[in-house]
Order: sequence, then C-alpha cells, then structure tokens
Amino acid sequence: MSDDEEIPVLIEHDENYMTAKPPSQGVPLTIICGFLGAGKSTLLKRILTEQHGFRIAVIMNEFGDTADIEAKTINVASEGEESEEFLELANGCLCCSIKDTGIAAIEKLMQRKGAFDHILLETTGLADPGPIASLFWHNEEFATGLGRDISLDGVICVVDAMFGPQQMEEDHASDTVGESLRQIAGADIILLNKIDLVSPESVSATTAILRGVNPAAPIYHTMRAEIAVSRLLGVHAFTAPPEFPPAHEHGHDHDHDHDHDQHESAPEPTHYELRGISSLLVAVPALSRAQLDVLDEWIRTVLWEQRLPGDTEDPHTQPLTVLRCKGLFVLDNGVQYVLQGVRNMYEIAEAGDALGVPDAGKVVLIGTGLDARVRTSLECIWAG
Ligand SMILES: Nc1nc2c(ncn2[C@@H]2O[C@H](COP(=O)(O)OP(=O)(O)OP(=O)(O)O)[C@@H](O)[C@H]2O)c(=O)[nH]1
Repeated sequence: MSDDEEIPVLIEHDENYMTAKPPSQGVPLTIICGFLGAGKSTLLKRILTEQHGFRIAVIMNEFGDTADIEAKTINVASEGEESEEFLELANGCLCCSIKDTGIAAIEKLMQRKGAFDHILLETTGLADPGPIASLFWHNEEFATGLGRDISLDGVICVVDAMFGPQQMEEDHASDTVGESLRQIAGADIILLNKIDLVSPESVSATTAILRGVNPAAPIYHTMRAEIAVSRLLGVHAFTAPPEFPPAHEHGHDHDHDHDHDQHESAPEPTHYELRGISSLLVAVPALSRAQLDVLDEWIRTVLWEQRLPGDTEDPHTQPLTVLRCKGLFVLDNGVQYVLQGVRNMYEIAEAGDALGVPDAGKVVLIGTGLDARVRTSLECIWAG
C-alpha cells in the first residue's frame, strides 16, 4: 500500500505550507468516545461480531461483558503481567484490554502489525478525545514513535439520545466546558444512539444542538449502534477535505423509515451561541497566495496565543480557545488546501488534485469565545 517504508517527510513549500503527504501511512486508528451509557460497548460488540471483512484490533478499557460474546472462538493470549490481554475473534478482530490510557498496550499491539488493518480505541465515558487525538495525529513536529506507525483516521462520539440533551445542558451550565461538549466538539462522526427511546421531535432537537456545536461532523441516528462499519472506518478525517454535511443523516443505508428531514437550511455561515462551546462556520472566497499566508498566520495566532491578531489582551468575552478546526481553502489559481487542527496543533496541506473544485472554501472553528469579533477578524483577511 505505502510506496516505501520511509518515515514520511513533510516537505516545506513556501514558508508555511506543506505539500500533500503520501496517503496515510501506518495503521489507521479510530477513537471512540461517548457519553456514559450511550452505547460505546454496544457499538464495539457489533463490530467484534459482524462479518465485515476488516481485521480490526479493538482496544477497550476492559473486556467486561464484551468478552463472552464469542467465547467459543476466543483464544486468550496473555501478554506478560501487564494489564494487556489479547483475544482473537472469529471474524478477524483482535481485542485488547487495557486499564490505563494504553500506550504500552498499543505498542505491544503494533508488534503484531500485519495481524490487523485498523485499530479502534475506546475511551472511558468521561474522556476528552482531544489529547488522545493529538497524540496520534501525524505531525512532523509532534510525531512520537507511535505517531509514525499509526495514523489517526477519526474520532467517533456516541451520544445518548435520551440523556444526551440533559448532559449537554448540565455542561452548558457549568463554568468550564464539560466533557460531553468536548467530546462532540472533537468528533469527526457523531452517532446519536438510542433513538428508539425518544420522539422524532426530540431526535431533531438534539441533532440541532449537536450540529450547532459541531457543524462539520456527520450525525447518524442509530438504534443499538446499528450502522455500517464502512461509514465509521477509513474516513480519513484528518487528511480528507471536510465536507460540512447537511443537518440530518441516517445510520441505515436504506432510510425507508423516512423521518421528516428537517433540513432547516444548509449550513450557512452561522454562529451558534452556546454558553459552553460554540462553533463558527465561515465561507472563504478564493484566496491569493498572500491572503493564504495571512490566514495561516491568523490561525497560528488564534491557536497558539488564544487571541486575535491585533488584540493585545482578550476583551471581556469568554477566553478564545479552539478545540478543533477544519477547513478547505481554494486559491485563485485553483490549488486547494486542507486545514486540520486539533487543539494547538494544525496543518495546512495542499489537497491532492483528485478533488473537484468547490465553489468556495470554508472554515469551521469549534471552541469557546468564538464571537462575532472572530468572524470579522477572519473576514478582514480577504475583505481588504
Ligand atoms: N433502547 C436502547 N438501548 C440501547 C441502545 N444502545 C445501547 N442500549 C443499551 O444501553 C445500555 C448501555 O449501553 P452500552 O453500550 O453499555 O453503553 P456504553 O457507552 O458502553 O456505557 P459505559 O461504558 O458505561 O459508558 C445497555 O444496556 C445497552 O443494551 C439503543 O439504541 N436503544
């Protein structure tokens, strides 16, 4: 698959831009986070038992009741006195139990490279996926040893359709940004699960809140985490251009149970005001190379210094913090760049020419303090 085994080198292009990297190297890793009791284990069980043809290594905090699902076909291969244990399942999945963040377990797993095509990492219910995502995200400056063997494919967040709204409400009410909102903010794919327990109106209302927090992630409505594995894995969320999907999607391939789609409006550039966390989606016109340079510097200042360029001190709004950003920029010569950012790490990489040319670029920032001043400051880059 990979052209060669060398550690990928990001080639500097002009001052700040990197040329397109080789397609993802290493084993792709997907992080699963989610609200307590939302259905993470249910999703994993499904993946561990279905015949999907993928050899997936699943790393979970504990096997718990998941281990008995295919007991007849499991070989326990205990790996030393550490917390790791491996189970090999009939459908090709490899299951690994961990008790901590599992870096050691993942390193051990990597020694079995070739035994699997994809790694799924389940986080505990209260974990913020951001730091874990940063750890695995390919980035020249931050790549750890593991970062060279593993490429981050995406972050899935499972939200409880029944209790999720309440959890988010409680998060809004607290002074700091709570974990449930951080999980939504950091997600590339959201499963709104347990929709059988609530009314269609409630599903729509919760979808709207999720969309407000994270306009860039597809939201699938699921029952018992029923969704095609291909929708979750191999999404290349950290290298592919973001799509800014419409507001309502289904987990089922055949959505014959036609919910009433509430496509209120396609995501116009909008600012969603939530107390805890907000997102800012801005349309970006075709840019000159010089404007892209300025935009790069703008993003760097916001992500690294938590302030707008030109601001010496933060005015009395909420602190400016960006947890996740994505964007697609089109230059006036047609060349496209993809922006990806997790917390203070970001990269603007030239997109391969496989893309169709979109009408215009877009950028979405997810975090706190993203008020109208932020939009204005951003739009000044191409206004003048
Ligand atoms: N009615 C209904 N129940 C569900 C659905 N999905 C999962 N459940 C049930 O909800 C409970 C919690 O699901 P889990 O998959 O264990 O949730 P989890 O996110 O792994 O939970 P924690 O690891 O404790 O955070 C279980 O009893 C599941 O059987 C669903 O779509 N509808």
